[in-house]
Amino acid sequence: MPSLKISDPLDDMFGCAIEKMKKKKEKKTRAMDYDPEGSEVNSEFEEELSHKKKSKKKGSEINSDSGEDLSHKKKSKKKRKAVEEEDNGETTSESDETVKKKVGSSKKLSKKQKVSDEEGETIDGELVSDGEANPNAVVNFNISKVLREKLKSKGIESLFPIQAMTFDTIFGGTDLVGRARTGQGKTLAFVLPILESLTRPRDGESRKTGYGRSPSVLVLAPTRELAKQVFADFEFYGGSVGLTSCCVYGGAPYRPQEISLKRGVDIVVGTPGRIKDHIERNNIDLKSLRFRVLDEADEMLNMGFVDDVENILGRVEDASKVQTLLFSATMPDWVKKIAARFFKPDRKVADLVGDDKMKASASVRHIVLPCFFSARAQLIPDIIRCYSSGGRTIVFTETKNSASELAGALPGARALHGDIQQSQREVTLAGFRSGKFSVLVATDVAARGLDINDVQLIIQCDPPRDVETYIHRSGRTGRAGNTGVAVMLYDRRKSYMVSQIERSSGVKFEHVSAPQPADIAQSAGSGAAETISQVSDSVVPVFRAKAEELLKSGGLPAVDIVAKALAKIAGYTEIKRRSLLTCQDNFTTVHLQTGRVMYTPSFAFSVLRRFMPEEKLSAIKGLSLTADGQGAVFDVPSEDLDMFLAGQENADMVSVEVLDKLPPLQETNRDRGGSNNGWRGGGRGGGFSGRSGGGGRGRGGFFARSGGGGGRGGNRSFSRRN
Ligand SMILES: Nc1ncnc2c1ncn2[C@@H]1O[C@H](COP(=O)(O)OP(=O)(O)OP(=O)(O)O)[C@@H](O)[C@H]1O
Repeated sequence: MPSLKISDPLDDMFGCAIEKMKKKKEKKTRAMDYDPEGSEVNSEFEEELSHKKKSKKKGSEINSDSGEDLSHKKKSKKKRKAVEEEDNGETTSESDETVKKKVGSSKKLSKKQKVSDEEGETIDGELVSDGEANPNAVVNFNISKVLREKLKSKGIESLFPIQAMTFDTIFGGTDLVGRARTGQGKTLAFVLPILESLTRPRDGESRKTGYGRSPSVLVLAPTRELAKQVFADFEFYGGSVGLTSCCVYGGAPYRPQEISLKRGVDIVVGTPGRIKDHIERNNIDLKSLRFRVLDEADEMLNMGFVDDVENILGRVEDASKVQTLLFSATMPDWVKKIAARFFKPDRKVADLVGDDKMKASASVRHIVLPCFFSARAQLIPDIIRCYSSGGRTIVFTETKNSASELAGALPGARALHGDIQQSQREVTLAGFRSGKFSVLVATDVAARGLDINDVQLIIQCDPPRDVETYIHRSGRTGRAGNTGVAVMLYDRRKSYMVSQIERSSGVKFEHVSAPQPADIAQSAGSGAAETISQVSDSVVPVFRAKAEELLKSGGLPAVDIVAKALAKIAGYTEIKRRSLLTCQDNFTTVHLQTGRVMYTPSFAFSVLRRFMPEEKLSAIKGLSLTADGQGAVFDVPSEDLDMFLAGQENADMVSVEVLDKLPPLQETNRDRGGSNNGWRGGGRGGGFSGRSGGGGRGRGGFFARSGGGGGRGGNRSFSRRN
């Protein structure tokens, strides 16, 4: 049996079996006992995780054959044996019986393996030596040859940990809550055992294949895009074993969905609102249901689907006949409540995140960058140049308006959000998947579950409303063992949100300043030089005379003229300076110090007033105190820079320096966020930017926000997306 780590029932979350789990841990029985309240994560499990982290660091695929070193394989094999032995010994509680069921299937498997060891026999014609070397190899699971072939065609020969952990439990008929970080294969974790179960009917039942049959599986997903993606997996793998699937979601006509449902399907995947409609219209009959799956359940509740989800779950007449599964990368507390209500008492929890500090994807580089709203459209193309490694980028905005406007401002980008017609949403996503364009600007419709090849970079235009959203958005990259980069932009007034996300997600943010146009131009220069080397010698005679003329008349050394030519080829006719603090072009970030502690921004302004005229102070942007309390940093228009530098000469004990790197800055907090607006010049009426005028800055267009406040209420506008 593969290295399975299954927890006690979810009840244990509420404390009743913690003692038992501790004993189990001492005995080194199962490799994981989940205690969401915070206490127990099996050490073997930690060991394995840390091994995986290490191998991931080395750039290897999670659990892939190539990624696992021999010693780990041996260790896992040993672990497997230990787990089997322990499992065989357990017979007491109800939950243990469930485990035995699971073990039963594995025992058969290990017998087969033994046969193959001794006699060199094969399972379904395949040598199982692979399976022996790698406990998570597909051949080690109760997966039919047809499905194994299908997996192989996608390059999958080994199950990911969440899949290996849960396969036998789901196949054995137990309800399960599964949690693993983004991109770790949760979809196949339920698709494979469900398909295997359906193709092997229960005792006394025959497999239904007739016209008009009612579905055996119902999968609920929060967004249309995710529903389609899950459906695609069921269709691809299920189709190969004669199972039909259908996908139903809002925004698409009812009739074709109705026709498919009436014709009879085995699996229905969809968004809650539309599924409920079909149930109410008698297009979906739940009498033959064997599985109900909640994918990204917490998001369904976030999006206001609580009533629909509960209504659908509550419609199953005999819940004892239905297996319920729930998968997500994040599990807020109330998911437990759902589980307590709708899952059977012997349910299991398989948690690959558990008490680990790091809840977000560990294969993603998490970066934060301070930036004024108004600078974002200029900055994002440079971030893409610097961090996308030539792959795809998803930019997340908070509102549909911002998504549309930013997509319009970024060359070659397209928007995806809930106000776009469903047919267009599908065309856009298909175009992005196929590489027709490489920048998608989206609201959170694209945050959950979407699995798109070669997304190298995620940009979040603002810190999201909650940590779960951060985890899911950033998890659109760094999937299936690949690496990626997630850059989150934030206004300095929201630096408290960055810290909150950092604390709750366990991410250690890398703080960077905006890429400087000069740096980007420099790398573009290499490309331009490369382009020149590719030009045929045949052009030289044609252009030589003009070149000689230029060298003679230009008044510049030859090397400078070539530099200008390279700049032009790279698309540059001038290089602007971009400030580090607000990321605005033609602003420069400076550091003010007086040799004394600087307690308030007002104090900084009063110092500046000693040597600068008032009208120059009103052009200052983003003044922030440094974390050491010894100074302030702010942006000045580059044209005023000399005046600031010269002015300091006349002011006693004052220094103003140009920065090329931001020092650590004091964090703003929610309460102070409001008073930041009064940071200017002693008075409380000025803007954060140093402008005069009332409190918050009015933002129009791309920068306008709907919903206000950033609270959940503010997000209701895009809550019902299906
Ligand atoms: N065993 C495997 N071997 C190799 N690739 C796999 C395996 N299982 C799944 N994958 C691939 O990994 C990618 C991520 O899988 P999936 O979308 O199911 O992740 P997820 O855990 O559901 O992520 P999210 O939390 O973001 O929804 C997919 O491209 C999938 O095909």
